Amino acid sequence: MSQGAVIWVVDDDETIRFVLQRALRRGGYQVECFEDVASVRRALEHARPAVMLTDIRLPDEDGLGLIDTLQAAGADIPVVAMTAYSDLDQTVSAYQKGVFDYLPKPFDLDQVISVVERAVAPAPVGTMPTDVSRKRTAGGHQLIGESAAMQEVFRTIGRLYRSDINVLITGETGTGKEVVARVLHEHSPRARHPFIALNTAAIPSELLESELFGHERGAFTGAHARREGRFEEAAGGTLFLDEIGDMPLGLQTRLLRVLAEGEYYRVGGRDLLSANARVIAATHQDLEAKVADGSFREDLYHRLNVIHVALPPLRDRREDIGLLARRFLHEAAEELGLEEKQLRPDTGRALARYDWPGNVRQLQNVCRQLSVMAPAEQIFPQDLPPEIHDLPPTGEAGDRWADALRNWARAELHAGAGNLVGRAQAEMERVLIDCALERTGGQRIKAAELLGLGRNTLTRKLKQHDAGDNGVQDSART
Ligand SMILES: Nc1ncnc2c1ncn2[C@@H]1O[C@H](COP(=O)(O)OP(=O)(O)OP(=O)(O)O)[C@@H](O)[C@H]1O
Repeated sequence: MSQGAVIWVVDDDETIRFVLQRALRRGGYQVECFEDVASVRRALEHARPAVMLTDIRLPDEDGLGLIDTLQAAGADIPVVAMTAYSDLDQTVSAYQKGVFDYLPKPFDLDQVISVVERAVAPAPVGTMPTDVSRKRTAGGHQLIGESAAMQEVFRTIGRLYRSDINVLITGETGTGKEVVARVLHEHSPRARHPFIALNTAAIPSELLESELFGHERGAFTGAHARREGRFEEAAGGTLFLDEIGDMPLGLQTRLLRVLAEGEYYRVGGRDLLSANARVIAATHQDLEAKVADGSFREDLYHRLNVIHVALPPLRDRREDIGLLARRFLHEAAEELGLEEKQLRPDTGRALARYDWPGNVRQLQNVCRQLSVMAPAEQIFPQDLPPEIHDLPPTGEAGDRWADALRNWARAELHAGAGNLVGRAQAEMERVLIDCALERTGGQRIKAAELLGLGRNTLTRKLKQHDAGDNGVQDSART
């Protein structure tokens, strides 16, 4: 029944309004656009949309304030919030304020349409608990990042804040799996209960069962007293099973049964205990491959993998490196009671070039070391550990880029192609412009600033590229 529904789009950026309006109209919706909160308030006096899409930062007020306005007017209208960059707290608080969904910019238009489709469809009975506690949890675990991947993680955490669902977190060592699990717990209805972590790989397999489920006195040699297992300790809270890929098959079967039945016995015990812990599991291994080779139970995999959070390695989200480094330098200074060290721009660039095999943990350790060891208030590249500092100099754009260009040029020349400079320049501009627009969520003025171009120049170049594209497609078709 979505066709023809009226969608209101509230954004102060004309490009975003234009793009959304066009996409939603193509999707069969009627669209009205607004630039600020005041004009939405006036319109609400005589009309109501089916769904409202609003930017959070608007010139006159916070877009999320519209949720209260709608509620005060007795209008139960789903609000989809959009914002360029946000931190975890902002994302979670948007969900807590009652947004229907949250779209970090830049979004792709298919994603927008699918969110609007869901918002327009009537909610299935029982999916939205009404007795939601809106209190913020006193968590304190920091999770930061401005990369698209981290924005997506914030969004998942925000969406799950009132849920009990099992989550599987994957990523290389040090990418933040445990901290994500803790933050999920802190932003869940179980936040006031314990978060218990168990590293499956760190415990000898013969002890794992009793570690998980506890044992009675005399259950095995050495069991001198009854002991609670981690499941019991985590009652009401969250049980974090780290390195789940290392769990022996026999124990996987037992865990699966406990999760399915919600009940279990301690080792050697007769009292039936209820397994009231939400399970969040993590692994750096490829569990699907382990399922395929028979070393991980497929049914357990599906039970744990209800929601999947994939944390990319730090080298695939280099835009987070500076932000994380500054945060870690700040924390180290506070912890150690030292003056906060500052990263010089060239040092920041050296950090961003390095591949960080130990991911965020390694960066955190390096920042701690620098806080103590760097001699001056500013951190110079030569203060960095040699493996980071001694990377071959690359210039700002990086060697890999130059290598790729070299290969391209050789291949073109080999194929007898001409106009290399013109074509390479056009391609380079297109890539740079695309990246800048992606970064600014489509906002041309900001993108022009980032590119070091005038606004009108950017508009002209966009037109040229569009014309170029069409030309290519047209000639391909004919
Ligand atoms: N996005 C982030 N923001 C802030 N701190 C982070 C972030 N990601 C990781 N950290 C910090 O980096 C360190 C390593 O993270 P964590 O222990 O969660 O990694 P992990 O993936 O569980 O590692 P392992 O696989 O080795 O257990 C922690 O001190 C954590 O607080």
